[in-house]
This record gives sequence, C-alpha cells and structure tokens, in this order.
Amino acid sequence: MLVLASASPRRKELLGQLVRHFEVCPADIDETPYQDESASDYVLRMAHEKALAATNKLQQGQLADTPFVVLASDTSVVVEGKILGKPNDFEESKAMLRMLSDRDHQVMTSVCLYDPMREHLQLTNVVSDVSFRAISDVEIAQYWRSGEPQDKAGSYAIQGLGAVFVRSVSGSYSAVVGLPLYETSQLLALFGIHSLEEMSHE
Ligand SMILES: Cc1cn([C@H]2C[C@H](O)[C@@H](COP(=O)(O)OP(=O)(O)OP(=O)(O)O)O2)c(=O)[nH]c1=O
Repeated sequence: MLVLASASPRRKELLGQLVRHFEVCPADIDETPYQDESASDYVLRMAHEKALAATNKLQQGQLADTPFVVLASDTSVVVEGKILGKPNDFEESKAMLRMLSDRDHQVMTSVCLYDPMREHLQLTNVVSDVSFRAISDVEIAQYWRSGEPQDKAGSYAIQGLGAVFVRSVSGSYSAVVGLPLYETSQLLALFGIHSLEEMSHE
C-alpha cells in the first residue's frame, strides 16, 4: 500500500499520473527552517519529517497491521540563498514577488520514500532554474486577488496564472508544480512500484 503524506492537491494529481491506487495521509509538521540551514538541507529535512510524521500517524491508526510505503515531498523557492515558503498574507506575497521580479531563482522539490517495515528510506532533491520577467506592484496586487499565490511556495503557481511571469524554466516542470515525476518514478521502482506496469492494466 502506497500512502501520499500530503495535503497538496497538486501532488495528488501528479502522483495519479504514476500510480493508480494510493491513500492520502497529510502530515502536519513545523516548517520553520533552522538558523543557517541551507536550502537543500531544509527541503530534504522537510520531506523526511513529513514521511516520519505520517508513518507515526498510520502506525497508530488505520494501517497498524498493514505494510505500507510513505511518499512525502517539499517544495521551496530559493532566491539568493533565501528560502521562500508559502506567504501568510498579502505583504509577504508582495515581498516575495518583488524579490523574484526580473531575476532568476531556483525551485527545490525534495521527495522521500519510506518503508518502515523494511527500514528502507530514499531521499532526493530536484533543483530547477526559473527566470521571471519584471513584475509591477499593480500586477502583484492583481495576482493576489486571483487567489492563486496564497498556498504556493514563493507565492506563485507556474501551472496557473503565474505562468505569465515565467520567462523560462530549466529542469523539471513537474517538480516546480510540486512533484518531480521522472525522479519519483525512479524512486518508486526501488520500492517495487513500476508505473508503466501499474498503469497499463487494472
Ligand atoms: C513554485 C510552485 C509551488 N506550488 C505549490 C506546490 C506545493 O503544494 C506548495 C509548496 O508547499 P509545500 O509545503 O511543499 O506543500 P503543501 O503544504 O502544499 O503540502 P504538504 O506539505 O501537505 O505536502 O506550493 C505550485 O503549485 N506551483 C508552483 O509553481
């Protein structure tokens, strides 16, 4: 049994491209970076902690006697070493989009797969480069009113209206949206889950 440890509708949809049957068990953790923690250490730690938190929840509840594999992930936008998570309000969103305006940044998406029974854990970080055009304060306010930036790392969604800011992207498009499909399929194969096999028959 595969369990997606995420409340993100994007991750659920993306994983659905690779696997037909899986459960969802969101994991609530403290997402505050440590002082001086590097962005890559941070995203790897977040995915790891989400996987462990979901594992604890499942072992105490619905899957106490069932073998399972947990998949957790974290996406952060990184600009000049600074980690941008999800904005809490318009002021934070404005500050983030001003930082990203007319500049290149990185999107880091980590993936953790964990089989607690076999004590098998795999962790990876996929880094993509995104280039933004200049964004005016009027556009930042209009974009906020669209409702899109609220629950997105870096305050934008490349798969939505935020695409109007994206001059170019190099790396993994699906990782920027929330789950790197190529790397995830490679990791799933290490746990005996083969997407092409799974999706080709019931
Ligand atoms: C950069 C970017 C991020 N995002 C989203 C993906 C993630 O849902 C979110 C980053 O926040 P995360 O903390 O990675 O994930 P989450 O809180 O939404 O879900 P969970 O922790 O339960 O797995 O930003 C987009 O949808 N499009 C984008 O272009």
